[in-house]
Amino acid sequence: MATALRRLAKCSVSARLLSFAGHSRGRRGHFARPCTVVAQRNFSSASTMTVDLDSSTGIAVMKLHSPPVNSLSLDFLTEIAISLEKLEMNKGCRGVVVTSALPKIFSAGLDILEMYGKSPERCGEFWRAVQEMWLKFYSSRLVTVAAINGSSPAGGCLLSMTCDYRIMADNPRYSIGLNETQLGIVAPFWFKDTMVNTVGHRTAEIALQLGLLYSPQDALKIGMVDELVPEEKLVSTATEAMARWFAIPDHARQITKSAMRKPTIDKLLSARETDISNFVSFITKDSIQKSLKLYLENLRKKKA
Ligand SMILES: CCCCC/C=C\CCCC/C=C/C(=O)SCCNC(=O)CCNC(=O)[C@H](O)C(C)(C)COP(=O)(O)OP(=O)(O)OC[C@H]1O[C@@H](n2cnc3c(N)ncnc32)[C@H](O)[C@@H]1OP(=O)(O)O
Repeated sequence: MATALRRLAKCSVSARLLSFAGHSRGRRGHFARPCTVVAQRNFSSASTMTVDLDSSTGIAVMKLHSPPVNSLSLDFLTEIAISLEKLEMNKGCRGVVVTSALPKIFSAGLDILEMYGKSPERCGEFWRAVQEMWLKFYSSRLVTVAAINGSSPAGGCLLSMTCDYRIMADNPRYSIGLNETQLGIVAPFWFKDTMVNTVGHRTAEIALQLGLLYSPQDALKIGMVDELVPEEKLVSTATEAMARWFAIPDHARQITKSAMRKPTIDKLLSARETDISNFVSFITKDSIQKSLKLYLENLRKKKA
């Protein structure tokens, strides 16, 4: 089932950019049920997320639920991308709030186990799914709001930065940022571009080289997030924020979004296969595998 869904995700790439001008057309290995849109509300895919669409407001809430830390595995990424695509295809949906159903963690980023000790073929398949998730979110016709209710390192931060607006829980225990260099790996150019588009070149340069993780207050200062609220108000604030975006005619907002983001998207689309082979040759190097092994061991030690 997961393989079939991945194939479906691949097939839909060409339709993606059409969605810009309003011509929109919608983990782990135990993929229990197919993701079927039933009427206009409360459709869930597998147990790794729920997607609730309120047909009276046009707002869907996508809650990520892949314990223990919402790390983005190949199957989870595929599921997220397909769920977004289903919302894109649903004319009753105008916006999506992305949040976590897990306590204290929005997403731990890419699943490190997908990058450690895997075959080059599998690494390539994984990286294509990372690209696909980014492409779908970054080019979405929908208003996308990240309600960041926990820590959000690396790929988790990337997911939130693909959204139009970010609201984070004001809890100093949470952190957010692209910390790849701390793992001895490198954020690829389109992670870097997304960061630059969000916080500006100079701040991105410092943040990326040092692999900085920011507290919510600091993330607000540099513009990585747009608003901080008490955690219990996160989703309600996100749906309220959506109203400001809905007040703008969809076609005008969508074309503007496309104008802002298309150069960054096109850059990846035109280098997609090279980017996959760069990733595979980089991640399978002995030295990088050693760094990842050490990082995983430290994560586990921290717990013991
Ligand atoms: C030059 C050409 C370049 C081309 C491209 C090349 C390179 C590729 C770039 C790749 C870009 C990578 C992006 C990423 O997203 S890498 C992942 C980065 N993520 C992290 O560093 C987060 C690590 N995790 C944490 O900091 C913490 O776990 C936490 C999220 C803050 C949560 O803390 P806590 O609640 O205390 O939970 P635990 O630390 O105890 O974790 C629970 C179990 O989950 C496992 N875990 C955590 N994060 C991950 C992860 N990202 N992937 C897989 N597994 C993860 C952790 O090991 C624990 O497992 P255990 O129960 O078995 O011990």
